Amino acid sequence: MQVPHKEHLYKLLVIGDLGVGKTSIIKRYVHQNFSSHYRATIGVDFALKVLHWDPETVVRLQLWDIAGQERFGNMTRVYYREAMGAFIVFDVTRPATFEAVAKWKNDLDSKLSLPNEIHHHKH
Ligand SMILES: Nc1nc2c(ncn2[C@@H]2O[C@H](COP(=O)(O)OP(=O)(O)OP(=O)(O)O)[C@@H](O)[C@H]2O)c(=O)[nH]1
Repeated sequence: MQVPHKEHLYKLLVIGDLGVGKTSIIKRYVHQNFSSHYRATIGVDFALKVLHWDPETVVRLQLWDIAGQERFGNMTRVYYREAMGAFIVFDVTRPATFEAVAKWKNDLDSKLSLPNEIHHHKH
């Protein structure tokens, strides 16, 4: 097998209201399992998904699972720094969590670092 020689690291945020299933989506994607037991995320959790994109390329997705209760916290600005993208999650059984998606998007737009700041970051 050829040794991968191209590596890409992307920081992705997973945000949305409290208890919508952010941690569960990440757990399913990264560890292929699901738990019905709810434990609120405190602050932020991290998960790494490694994708063998093609024989010579490895993509590492650094998933930042940000606690729903952090929405109005000042810490989110720090968490959002240098993110390449974000998933805004809502719960289809709770309309209010869907209505909150716009607020999360506004929060992102107001706090994301400028593209040229991302550009200068060395991995
Ligand atoms: N029925 C059902 N339950 C789900 C689903 N996704 C998550 N849950 C449950 O919903 C609860 C909350 O899920 P989490 O993944 O912890 O939600 P979260 O958005 O990470 O919560 P915070 O980090 O506290 O904001 C847990 O008890 C999960 O087991 C789903 O698709 N269907």
